[in-house]
Order: sequence, then C-alpha cells, then structure tokens
Amino acid sequence: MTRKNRITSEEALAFHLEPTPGKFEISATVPMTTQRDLSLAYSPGVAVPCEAIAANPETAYDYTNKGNLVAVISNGTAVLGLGNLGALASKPVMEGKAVLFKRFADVNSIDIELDTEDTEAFINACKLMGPTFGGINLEDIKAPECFIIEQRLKEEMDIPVFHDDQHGTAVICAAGLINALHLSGKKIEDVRIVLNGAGAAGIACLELLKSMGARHDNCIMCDTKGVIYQGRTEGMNQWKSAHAANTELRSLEEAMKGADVFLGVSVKGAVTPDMVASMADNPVIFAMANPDPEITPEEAHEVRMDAIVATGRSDYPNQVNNVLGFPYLFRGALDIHARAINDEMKIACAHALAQLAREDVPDEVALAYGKALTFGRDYIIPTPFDPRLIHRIPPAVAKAGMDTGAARRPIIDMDAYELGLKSRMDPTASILRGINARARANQARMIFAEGDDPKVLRAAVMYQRAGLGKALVVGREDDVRAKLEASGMEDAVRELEVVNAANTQHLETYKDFLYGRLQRKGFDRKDIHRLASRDRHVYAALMLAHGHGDGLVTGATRKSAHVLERLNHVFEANAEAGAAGITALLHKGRIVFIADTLVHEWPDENDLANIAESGARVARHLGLEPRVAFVSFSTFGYPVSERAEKMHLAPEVLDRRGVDFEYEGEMTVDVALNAASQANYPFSRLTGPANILVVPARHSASISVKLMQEMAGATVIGPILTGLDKSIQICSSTSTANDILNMAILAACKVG
Ligand SMILES: NC(=O)C1=CN([C@@H]2O[C@H](COP(=O)(O)OP(=O)(O)OC[C@H]3O[C@@H](n4cnc5c(N)ncnc54)[C@H](OP(=O)(O)O)[C@@H]3O)[C@@H](O)[C@H]2O)C=CC1
Ligand SMILES: CC(=O)C(=O)O
Ligand SMILES: [Mg+2]
Repeated sequence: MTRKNRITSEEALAFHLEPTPGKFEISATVPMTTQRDLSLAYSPGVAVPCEAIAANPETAYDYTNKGNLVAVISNGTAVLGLGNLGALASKPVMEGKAVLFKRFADVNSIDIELDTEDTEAFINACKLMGPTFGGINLEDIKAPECFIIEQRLKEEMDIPVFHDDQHGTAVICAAGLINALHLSGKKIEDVRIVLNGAGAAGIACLELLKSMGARHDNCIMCDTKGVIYQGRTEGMNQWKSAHAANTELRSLEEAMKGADVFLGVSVKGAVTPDMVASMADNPVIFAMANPDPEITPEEAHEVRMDAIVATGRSDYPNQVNNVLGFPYLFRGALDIHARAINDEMKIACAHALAQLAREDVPDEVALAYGKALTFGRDYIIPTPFDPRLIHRIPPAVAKAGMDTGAARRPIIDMDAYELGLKSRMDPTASILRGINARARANQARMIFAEGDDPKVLRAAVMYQRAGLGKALVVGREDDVRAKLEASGMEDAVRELEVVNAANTQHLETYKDFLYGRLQRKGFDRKDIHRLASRDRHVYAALMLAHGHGDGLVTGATRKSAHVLERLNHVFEANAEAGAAGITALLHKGRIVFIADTLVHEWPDENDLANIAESGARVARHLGLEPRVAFVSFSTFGYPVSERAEKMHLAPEVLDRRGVDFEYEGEMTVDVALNAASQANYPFSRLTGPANILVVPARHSASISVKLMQEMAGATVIGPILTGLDKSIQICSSTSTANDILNMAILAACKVG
C-alpha cells in the first residue's frame, strides 16, 4: 500500500494563497445592476420581506438564505489533532469545512472563529447568531467544554446544533465498523473494543457504538493517563466516568492485548507495532487522528497482515473521516427545516453509508481513484467523491427526522427530492477528476518548456509529486535551482530533470531534423543552431518530435501566436494541417467548448466542419457526448447575411461526411444553449443544449471566451490544441501554476 498523493508544505501554502487568499468567496444570486434591482434588493423593497418575517418567522426560510446556510463555529481549542492553536489559526480548517459543505452537499456555509475559551461567552455568541443560520456546525472545540456548549445550545436554540468532531466522527466510525466487523465475521455485541482519546470524538464514538449494541464491559477507553477505570481520579470528568471500566488493566499497551477493535481519536504515533501485534485475529484498526494517524497502515500491516486498517486521511484506503457525514446530515436536516439533528438521524446516516459501500461502485468513482473499488478490506466505507452520496444519504437522514418529529416541513415527494439532490451537484467536477486519473495511469514524461518561469516550475513539481509522471524541465540547471530555492522548493532540485541543449547527446540529431524542415524556408545552419540550442519552445518541440518526452506544455511566458509560430518549425501546428484550439468553459455546473480559439483566423465551411470534428473528439475524450452548434448572429437562415453563409453550409459538409455525433446550425448562442429557445425549432437535430459551439472566426472565439471569463467568472481550460500527432498544450501568459498543471494533465491524457 503506497501513498500516491504526497503533498508538500509549499504546495499547501500556495493552495491557500492562490488565486486569492483563503478558500472561498461570496457571490450574489440576484441581479444587482439596475436602479430597479437596487430598489427591490434594498430600500424600499426589502421592507416587505422584513415585515413578512416579523409577522411569521417561518417565512425566513422563504425570503432569506437562512434555510441553506450553516455556520462552522470554532474557538480553535482542539484543531484537528494539533492541539489548542487558538481561534485565528483554526480558520483554514473552518474555511475548509465550509467549502466541503458547498462542494459535497451544496450547503452554503461560513466559518466563524470565536476568540474565547470561556464556555458561557461562546454559548452566548452562538445563541445570538441563531436567526442568521439554518444550522450550526461546531468544530474543533476541546473536551469537556464542547459537551457543555453543545448540550446548552441544543436546549436553547431551535435549529440543528451539531458538534462534528463528536457526532460526525461517531457516525462515520460506526458505518465503517459495521462493515469491518461484517468482513471479519464478528458481532458488535461480542467484540472487545479499545478506544484511545477520551475527548470530543472518543466519547461520542463509544456512546454511539454502545447504543448500537457494543457492551460496556467489552469497551476500554484510554486517555493520556492510560486506561479509564472505575475509581480513577486523575484527569477525570463526568463524561469519562460514564465509560470507566471495571478492570485491572492500566495502560493502553495492556488493554490492546487480545482486543478485536482499536479506535484512535488521540494523536499521531500513540500506537506501536507491538501493540497491534498483540491484538486478536482479524483486528480492526481505525487510526483516525488527523493529520497523522496513531499508527500508519504500513506499520500496522507489517506486523498484522490480517488487519483491516482505516485512517482519517484521503491518501490511504478506507478514509474514516467526518467529511462523509456532516455535509449530508445537514443537507437532509436543512431540507426538512429541522429543529435538531437527533440520534435517529445519525444512526440512519451510519446505516445508509455502510449500505452504500456494499453496493457496486460506479465507473466514475473507480476512474477518479485509478482502480476498481469493491467491498472488502480496502474498501469498507464509500469514498468522499462518490456521486451517490448526495442522493442516498440526505433522504435517509430526512426520513428519520420526519419519522421522529424533527421536521418543520416534511418532504412530501421523496422521489422528486432525490432527483433534486442529483441535480445539485456539479457534473464538471467528475470530468476533471476523470482526466486526473487517466493522466496518472498514463505516467507521461511531460516536457515543461519554460523552466525559467517560477509558475511553470511549481506546476512541474506538482505534476511529479502528484504521481502523474516524470517532469522534464527545459532550462539552465543553475537558473532552475535558484528559482526553485527562491520559491521555497529547494528540495525539488533533486527531483526534477533539467534538460537543455548543453546536456543532451541529441543536439546534432535535432539540428539535422530542423535543417531538413527549414532549409527551403530561408534558414541556414547558423539560424538552425540558434533555434535548436537557444529557443526553448523549439528545443522542447524537438525533444517531443524525437520521442524524448510524451507531451509538451508551453506558452506561459509568451503570447500564443509567438509560441505557435515556433512550434510550427518542428510540427505542422497550423490550419492547413487540421490543427485547432478547443477551449473549455466551466460555469455553474456546465461545460461548453468553444472552437477554434487558436489556429484558424477565418475558417471556411470545410475548416468549420474539421473544427467540429476536433471538438467532438475532445468532448468524447472527456467523457461527454458531443452536441455541436455552428453559431452565428442568425438562426436557420434569418436574418440573411453573407457572413453567416459558411455557418449555414458547415452542417451540410458534415452531412456529406456522415459523422457520428449531433450537429446543427446556423443558430444564435441562446438557441444553442437554451432548451426553451431550442423548442421553437422543432426540426432541429440537436436532442438537447449544445456543448460545443463552433464560432465563425478567431475574433469571435476570443471575445466569447474572455467575456465569459471576465463577466461570468467562468473557469477556462485551454485552448486545447488538437489535430497533431504529438501531444502539445499551450497555456496563456495569465495562467496560474494550477492552470499550467491542468494543461499538463490534458497533454498527458492526449486529449487533443
Ligand atoms: N477522522 C476524523 O473524522 C476525526 C478525527 N479526529 C481526530 O481525533 C483526535 C481528537 O480530537 P478531539 O476529540 O476533537 O480532541 P479533544 O481535545 O476533545 O480530545 C483529545 C483526547 O485525546 C487524548 N489524548 C491526547 N494525547 C493522547 C495520547 N498520547 N494517548 C492517549 N490519549 C491522548 C486526550 O486525553 P486527556 O483527556 O487525558 O487530555 C483527550 O481525551 C484529533 O487527532 C482529531 O484530528 C477528530 C474528529 C474527526
Ligand atoms: C476531521 C476532523 O474534523 C478533525 O480531525 O478534527
Ligand atoms: Mg474537527
């Protein structure tokens, strides 16, 4: 078992720094452009919902964002397993929880860090914020204060208050344990359980397991002082006392002998291989401390091959982490306008998760993980990226809430609810994950032509460290070293392979090849030497042409026209040879390709048909069924215009070619993208909104892409260069390190 997704401290910091500090921002859902918008959103219009809510508080769920807004609140006294880092330093974790809420369950969430260790002050602050939120997720507050805080807030507030480290962890731990025991052929009533860490997570885990059948006499809880036994006085509190065992055992080491289950919610390294070796047959080990587990799976398996091991981390199999719980528990609770998240809702969540792990895993999940997942020792719990979670877990939670009287507004039509949940999720995310997995499988040697640029270097380091393949960086060794050091990545110096004309044995071969191509285009031997040895775009292209790399990424430092011209010395990256650029726009869960954004200045109808075929190829590569629209300012011949003529003729060219994808044209963009507008043309051959827009010329392509980027904030990937027999991708000078990495991933997948 190896860890493939190794990350470095520099990467973690850069991720939080770019593109803007932190992990999320807030955007408006209503137009705010006109005087009228202003009058409605603000004074005087806003007075109307204010009065409606004052008259009937329930309508706050209709007229404000309360019903889909959760506060993640912490004081930073138990940040992961890192200890009391304080309120401010806990903010990255809380922002992280907020984006997980959004990403996995479309719950809007905001982090709030309260700078106090005073329980009363904390409770008071949360209570005062009650009207704002549909729910409160307490996070990383140390025990025993967390128990008092949660209990009081539950009693005094009329929205769900849920301490994630207690119940989120307990629910996932229970789900994993149901399946682990099933695999090891043991029953929860019979197993001896040792739990290390008698804090927020520990107490809640043991409580839930006992309510599910684990016997008090079979459970031993330990903390920093060892076993919590009846009569112990040191380091005790009422919550620990409830789990004190009647035993002679005093240390974790003694307790572990013959145990069937170890649950760790304590700190890194708390368990030794010897302790694991002393456990019963087929032991279950959930080492859940974050970021580093009590014992690593490698260490545990070295002494016990028969162990089922889980951790809280995403880079090992079996991630027992509350990320599988809190987004879906709150989704279900919010959707019934719940007053609370009660035990029945938690247990329903645990059973739904356990059940899901036993079912067939969809291909897209297997693709994202780069391997088939089937229920077994290395797959006892669904993975966080499983797209079924969003429509399987919240309904189970909502139903349990409705059955136990926690719902203010029960769901009438469960089937419609499940359908609605499916459409909440962004389909583009699975596409991006899919290409990542394919790139990893391909292990391409990627040539990064611009090794003198720090962003490119960062992308190259990420490419290699993400386990995607080997990064070959064109540049001077001393310059690359200096730039890596300046960016705080000195340890990457030994990892990257720096390539250049001075350290290759192939320069003469490259020069002969280039001379052969350019001698009749006005280049003499001296020019060739200069190009091959000094121009990094040309040098990188020569490497690729000779098979000394599998893909090439460039264009982050120069304009694409310049780069393309240089690449054309080595390849036929031009219109005549059928090259084209396809740009993917990702926005509001939709992906639309614009073509040609790179090569053709003014394509004729035959070129347009070629471009459509290239676009369809790229779409299929990314797992989408292509629907091409040839777009213009006219729709099916009206208004008549000479300029729209070629867009009208291009579909006829495809008719003659008999291609195997949907296409239609010419039409305006709204008809192409909007199903309602499309319905006005019942004869159209498109069966749904187009996902590839072939535009009339390069200027319209550039205008459309940049307008979407600037005005709508769309994510732009590309242009993806297609039509070459080698895999080359061209970034833009505004590309971030992450954008460059994405282009390398596309090149590695040979998407073009
Ligand atoms: N995988 C997951 O989803 C989750 C994992 N966790 C992890 O669980 C751990 C605890 O979190 P939380 O419960 O919120 O924190 P708390 O601060 O509430 O509790 C920590 C507990 O761990 C005990 N502890 C600390 N060091 C040791 C040690 N060396 N040996 C035995 N016990 C020890 C403490 O003992 P004492 O009482 O004597 O001080 C205390 O009881 C963290 O690592 C956290 O990352 C938490 C939530 C979710
Ligand atoms: C996962 C989590 O919430 C923790 O480790 O604190
Ligand atoms: Mg936590």
